[in-house]
Amino acid sequence: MSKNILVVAGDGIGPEIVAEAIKVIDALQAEGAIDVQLHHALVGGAAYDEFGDPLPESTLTAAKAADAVLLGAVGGPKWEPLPIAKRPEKGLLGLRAGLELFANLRPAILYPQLADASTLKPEIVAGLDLMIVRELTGDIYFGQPRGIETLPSGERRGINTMVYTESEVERICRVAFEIAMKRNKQVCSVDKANVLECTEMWREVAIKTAANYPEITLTHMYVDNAAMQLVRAPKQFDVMVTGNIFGDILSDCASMLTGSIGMLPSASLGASGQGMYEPIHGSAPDIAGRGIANPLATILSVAMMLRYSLGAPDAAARIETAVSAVLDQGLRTADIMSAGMRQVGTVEMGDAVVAALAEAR
Ligand SMILES: NC(=O)C1=CN([C@@H]2O[C@H](COP(=O)(O)OP(=O)(O)OC[C@H]3O[C@@H](n4cnc5c(N)ncnc54)[C@H](O)[C@@H]3O)[C@@H](O)[C@H]2O)C=CC1
Ligand SMILES: CC(C)CC(=O)C(=O)O
Ligand SMILES: [Mg+2]
Repeated sequence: MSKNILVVAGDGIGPEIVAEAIKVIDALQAEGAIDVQLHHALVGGAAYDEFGDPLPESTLTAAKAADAVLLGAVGGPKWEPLPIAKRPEKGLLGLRAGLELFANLRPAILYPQLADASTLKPEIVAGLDLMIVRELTGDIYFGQPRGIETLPSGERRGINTMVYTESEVERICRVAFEIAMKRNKQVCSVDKANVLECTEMWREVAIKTAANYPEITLTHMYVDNAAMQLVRAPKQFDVMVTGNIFGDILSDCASMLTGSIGMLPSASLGASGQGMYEPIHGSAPDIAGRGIANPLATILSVAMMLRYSLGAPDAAARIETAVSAVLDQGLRTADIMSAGMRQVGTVEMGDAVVAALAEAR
């Protein structure tokens, strides 16, 4: 039966990279490898401009009805003067929360062809295959109280609150442990339990939950050390599990080990099989409209969508093989360019992946 994909391209480079991902979907559809119907909706700045709301009710309703959502990125300087409640990013957070997508999987895998593009020495990063499991619907991004208030003195005070319940921590730890069971059975829980009570509890719950997974080796690390260890010796990690803000920051950091933030896909999952799939990067206003953005993170997000939400693991593997093939051909967008390679733009990279798909059977 045909599956419904809601496409929300967003802002900045969002529409450019999503267009290339759609080409890949269309190519698989044309040869009968998948059976999907694409629908489109607005989110972020584009939705604000049209409806005065970064997450119109119609978009959330369409997202809830879809089997999967493919998202580009949201935000940009145009909307920065707006209060946070109306900003494009609020639309994205609303979509994640509205769909109850609490588990954000961010694999940081180094394609061997990109060893030169990594910020680390080849011997430190060769074979890197790390899974960051980031909690996505809690933490300081959602916690109350929040806001900016004026004190009696006239001085303003800004407030955000880190909040987790035990059940929120337990369910994300379970996701991490289940993933680790299919990998090397090592989970590092990242927190700041030396100074933040919220994460002191996180650590306690992680330990308690791990008792259900006797084969898992659970370790703990403070987030500042984790950031340092990621760029010192990233292969010590198999699965990292952490809260929303730490995972946001650590995954941007990890992306550079693979050559570029333009290489990292993500899957956001909830209790149902439905998911949202997006590159980990933002709308890259500095390069938007120039045709140079790397579409591979978005194309690899389609592979995650086929694997996790659409029950098409063979087609997913073909996309990953096709991406590897274009890298073998020496094609590079500007962000992953290195000596001796051929620089291509967004569209040429997408076309090359589509061409390589035919061979990747
Ligand atoms: N998931 C989302 O929709 C996200 C949205 N944002 C929003 O995006 C806007 C820009 O945020 P920034 O902090 O600049 O982060 P960003 O991730 O958009 O860009 C950071 C740097 O990485 C580069 N970059 C990002 N994606 C790339 C790609 N596919 N190919 C080549 N280079 C790429 C950009 O050119 C820029 O130099 C802001 O409005 C921010 O709130 C930021 C992160 C995630
Ligand atoms: C709106 C932001 C929290 C998006 C972001 O930076 C991310 O999810 O990585
Ligand atoms: Mg981020």
